[in-house]
Amino acid sequence: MSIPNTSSDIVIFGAMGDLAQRKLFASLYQLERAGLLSQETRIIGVARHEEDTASFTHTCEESLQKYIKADELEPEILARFLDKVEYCAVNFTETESYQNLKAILDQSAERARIFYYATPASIYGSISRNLTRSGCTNTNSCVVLEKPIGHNLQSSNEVNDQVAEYFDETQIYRIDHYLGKETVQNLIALRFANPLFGSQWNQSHISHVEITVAEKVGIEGRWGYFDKAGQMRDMVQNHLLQLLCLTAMDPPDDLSADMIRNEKVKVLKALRPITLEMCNTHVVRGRYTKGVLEGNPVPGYMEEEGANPDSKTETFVAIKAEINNWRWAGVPFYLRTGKRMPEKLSQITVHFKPQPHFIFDESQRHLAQNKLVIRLQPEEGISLQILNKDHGLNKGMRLRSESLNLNFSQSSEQSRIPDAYERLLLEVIQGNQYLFVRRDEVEHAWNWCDQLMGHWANDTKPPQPYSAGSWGPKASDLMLIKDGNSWHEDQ
Ligand SMILES: NC(=O)C1=CN([C@@H]2O[C@H](COP(=O)(O)OP(=O)(O)OC[C@H]3O[C@@H](n4cnc5c(N)ncnc54)[C@H](OP(=O)(O)O)[C@@H]3O)[C@@H](O)[C@H]2O)C=CC1
Ligand SMILES: O=C1O[C@H](COP(=O)(O)O)[C@@H](O)[C@H](O)[C@H]1O
Repeated sequence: MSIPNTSSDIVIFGAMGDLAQRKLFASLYQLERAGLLSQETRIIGVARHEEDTASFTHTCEESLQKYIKADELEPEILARFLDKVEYCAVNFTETESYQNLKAILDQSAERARIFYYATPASIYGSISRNLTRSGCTNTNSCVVLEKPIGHNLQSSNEVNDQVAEYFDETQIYRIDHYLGKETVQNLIALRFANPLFGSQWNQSHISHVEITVAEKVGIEGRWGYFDKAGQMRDMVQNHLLQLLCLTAMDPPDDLSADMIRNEKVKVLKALRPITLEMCNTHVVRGRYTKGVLEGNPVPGYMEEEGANPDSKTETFVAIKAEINNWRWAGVPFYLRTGKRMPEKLSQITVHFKPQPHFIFDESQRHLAQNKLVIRLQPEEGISLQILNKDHGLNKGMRLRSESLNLNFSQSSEQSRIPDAYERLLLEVIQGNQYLFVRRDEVEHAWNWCDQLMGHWANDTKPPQPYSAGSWGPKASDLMLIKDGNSWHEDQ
């Protein structure tokens, strides 16, 4: 990939925060290392603490030492990268406080300006207003918004409206970091570059689809944030629905941002709303209790630091989603995500329908299905389960289920798979919006989730318990068993 010929000023609001220090500076360093930041690029960290560039740069260096692998931290590149970093103290909610930032930006008046809001969404509107009023924006400015935008459709609309007063949709990059994962982008290549899959990707050939995003981590000291969100807002509203869209969407006319986003919106609009009655059959809401993970005892959600005894927040969700369109009529999409599960695993499993007429030994009929497993993380890759003849003179025509495996880190010339934020920052610098979420996508996703969460709000029962270190409540398995299916790792 060539070095972008445009230089930008990348301004990071909330530069001392966790996201900035753990992900954003590390990703920008990797872009520098890959030769993808132009020489003139400046990275301006903005936070409210009075501090000078030297001590801020020192903080960034310490974070890089913590979050970048030692063999990737090359002294010459590090020095070149830190040379690009500056610091400016601003109180985000006061217009007058932006004058120093304006003075820095005015040193390169024509340059593209990227304003990255690594702050709570409640102040996105205020930052947008103050940037504009203080004259910090130019005609080549854009903003990057972190998730979650709002708590529901209404609050998300409020934030989006506030930002839209100052920036139009083509200037707004809404992050869903799952879209930056190489393996998630590979879904587009896999589906639309391979005629083999392109022709089979519909209800005539696919019986059901599973999307699992399992996390080993618990709340990690974030009880205050997480208890207001829950797994539905934290993971389903954004990451899982984006994965569903990329798996289910029709082929876009081309790879432009709007063509892809139009197709994703169609899927979101076609999602069957979850009614109150369907909550018993189509949804499982869980919360982890104490358990054992990798041999170590871990506390339950309600024993975590800061826990509120009245909490009804879920840490696990499984949903049988249905898409009301020609392509997917009658094909369940089982979504599942939870904290404190036995392993970190994100994968999509596509189950193909059996042959219409089975000519082999009846006892082997249960084997006779193809399954495509798309592993998003870890061990990124694809495996296709197929049936072979069991070799040997005494085996007759016995079938044997085997996998064709493609492991991305072994098959690619570059064994290092870039972090999602590296890809996303690069796309912002290059002005490509296809990996970012358009406003109507956010709205349709909230609309579907709000309806379901509305039923939960009126439910006095707590979520169903599951032991930390397990795959969620038993009800999640039963939901599939009733349909004659089971989660991939049970098979
Ligand atoms: N951390 C992560 O892994 C992820 C974070 N996000 C999102 O990214 C955003 C940032 O998250 P995170 O870094 O974890 O949060 P942090 O709380 O760690 O950082 C937020 C930063 O914003 C600053 N800030 C807040 N209000 C003001 C203000 N009025 N004036 C000046 N500075 C202000 C804080 O400054 P101070 O230190 O002075 O309070 C802090 O440095 C959030 O929207 C979050 O939802 C999304 C996905 C993952
Ligand atoms: O957005 C979020 O994602 C992480 C999981 O991301 P991953 O890239 O590690 O799979 C999740 O832990 C966090 O709660 C959520 O806010």
